[in-house]
Amino acid sequence: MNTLPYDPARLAQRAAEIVANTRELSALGWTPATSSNFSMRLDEKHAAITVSGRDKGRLTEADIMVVDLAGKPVATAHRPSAETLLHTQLYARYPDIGCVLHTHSHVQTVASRLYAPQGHVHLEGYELLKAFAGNQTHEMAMDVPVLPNTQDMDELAGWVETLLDQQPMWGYLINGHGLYAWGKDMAEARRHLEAFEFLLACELDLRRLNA
Ligand SMILES: CSCCC(=O)C(=O)COP(=O)(O)O
Ligand SMILES: [Zn+2]
Repeated sequence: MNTLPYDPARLAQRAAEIVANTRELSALGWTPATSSNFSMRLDEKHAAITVSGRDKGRLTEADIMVVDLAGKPVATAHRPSAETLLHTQLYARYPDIGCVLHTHSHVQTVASRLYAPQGHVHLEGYELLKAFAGNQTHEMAMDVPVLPNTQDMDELAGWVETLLDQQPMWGYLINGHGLYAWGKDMAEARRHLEAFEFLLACELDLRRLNA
């Protein structure tokens, strides 16, 4: 009999999916030095998320734990990601979001520093903008917000809420830190993450070439 407040079979399935995808993202060099965190929704009240401080390139199913949508651990003594609130705020706000991915790639980090003064990275005219759910054409523009970094997750989550009140978005940068991206499931969140990475790299190259 299951006495847990979530379905353990679903946790096992989600943990396997997080581990497989995290290993691939880590192999790309996007999770240096234990950075980054990853989560998937389990149900309307719970999410599976990486345990804090683990080497994301060597993750196993034992490195995935359950939190409620306030970010509190559920039926475990593990400590969740230091940035858990940035994941759970999205699950709590949007019932259709099923996966949140956070990485610290070189491109994401450099772009976050370079564009922090203007507060966003402007992306326009790229065919790859169609990778974002709801976009049908390259003839559109998207401003990727760049938030200040802070260790105060309540404050950071508050800034994200303000942004979400203003515009639909699939991700944001944090200055000197990395990128958050999300989607309805792992496949969509990965597509968004990879599209952000590619488009930010293009913008950095254009800055270099035009310099
Ligand atoms: C050494 S990385 C600093 C923390 C961070 O930004 C991160 O993404 C990983 O933190 P976690 O607690 O999720 O391991
Ligand atoms: Zn981080």
